[in-house]
Amino acid sequence: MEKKVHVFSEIGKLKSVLVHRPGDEVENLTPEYLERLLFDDVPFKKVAIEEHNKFTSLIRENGAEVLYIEELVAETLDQNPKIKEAFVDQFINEASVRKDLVKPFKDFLMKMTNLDMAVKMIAGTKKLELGITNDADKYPFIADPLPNVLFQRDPFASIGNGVTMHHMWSVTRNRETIFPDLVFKNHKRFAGNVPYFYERDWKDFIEGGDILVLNSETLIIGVSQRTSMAAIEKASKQIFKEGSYNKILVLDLPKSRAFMHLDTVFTNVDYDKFIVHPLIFDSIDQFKIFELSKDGKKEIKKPLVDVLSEATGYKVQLIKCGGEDPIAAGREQWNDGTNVLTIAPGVVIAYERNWVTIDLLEKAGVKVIKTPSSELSRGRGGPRCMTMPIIREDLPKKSS
Ligand SMILES: NC(=O)NCCC[C@H](N)C(=O)O
Repeated sequence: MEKKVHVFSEIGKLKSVLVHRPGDEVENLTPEYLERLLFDDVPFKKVAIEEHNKFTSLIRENGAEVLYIEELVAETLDQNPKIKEAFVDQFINEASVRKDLVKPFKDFLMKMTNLDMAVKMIAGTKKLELGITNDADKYPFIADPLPNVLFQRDPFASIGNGVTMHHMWSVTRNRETIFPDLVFKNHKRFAGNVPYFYERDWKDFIEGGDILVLNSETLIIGVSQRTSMAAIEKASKQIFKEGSYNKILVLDLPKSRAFMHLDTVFTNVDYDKFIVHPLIFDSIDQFKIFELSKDGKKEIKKPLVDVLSEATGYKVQLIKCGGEDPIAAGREQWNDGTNVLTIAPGVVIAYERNWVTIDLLEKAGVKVIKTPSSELSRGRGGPRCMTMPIIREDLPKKSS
């Protein structure tokens, strides 16, 4: 299998995955900035790093390569020293750095090694770090931290052998896509070999947590707080033209923070098994399902389970996050109970705190590898959100 992008399912054995280990950005947070920076609490960095290291060691032990976005950015700039200055200018411009601080900030970044610079761009830079102590404007940052780089699922999505590079919903998160865009266009491992099905400067918003690669023919995409129908329709034209895909199932979700992306309520964990929030299970009438194909868009008026059975060729079982207890369902969904990372058919990594859902998954025959999450869960994202698969093994063709 080639070493570029190769993802033709949500469940095929994971061979390579992109992550970011939390760093100083999670200490560059105070309560007043949380809402704007889309983080729900201030994690304890030391423990967040320990938890993340445990998570990535579980992925490695199960046979996958773990790539770090900050290292790929540094390698890209090492390989292409001539593009460093333009990249720094673009970063500064997109960080809306105050005019009089552009020059000292650029000098500060350009002096660093490429790895230190990538790490710093994510961490955010305080005025204090450039020796500015008595500025009339009391805002403490020259460039804001990017704490959600932890969630590599969202800035782009691997689809088949290509990617959608996203225009993200929020101003703060939209800055993140500068990193994977640099890497896919310039890193030796990818450059020239990864078709784009969406570009970061297209205007409609779309995020990777809403995109699920069901198999080599069908994608499932959520219309959510973060992903618009217009963006899906635009991406679909490219995907149908250049990818192997002929169908996109669109789930029109309620638009709220608790259900910000499809993967906060719905994930595929085995050939015939999906974990879902009871909202999807019980309130089938509250959201619509559409099918996009080369022939256009049509609404499908069937229960989700039937739509999934048809698309997978299996009699699908929906496993409820939190089971029948609405309190457990609400609590565990908030802590990413449905947001598990499937690393092989019927094998997932889950936050160990979601014990009710884990028990139900195990009873359904799914192997659950548990990972600690006291601090990692404070940004409202789980194992799926923290990872973007780059390579998965293909699934065997289903003999019907
Ligand atoms: N796919 C996901 O659900 N990602 C989690 C993103 C959490 C992040 N704090 C955000 O609000 O964007």
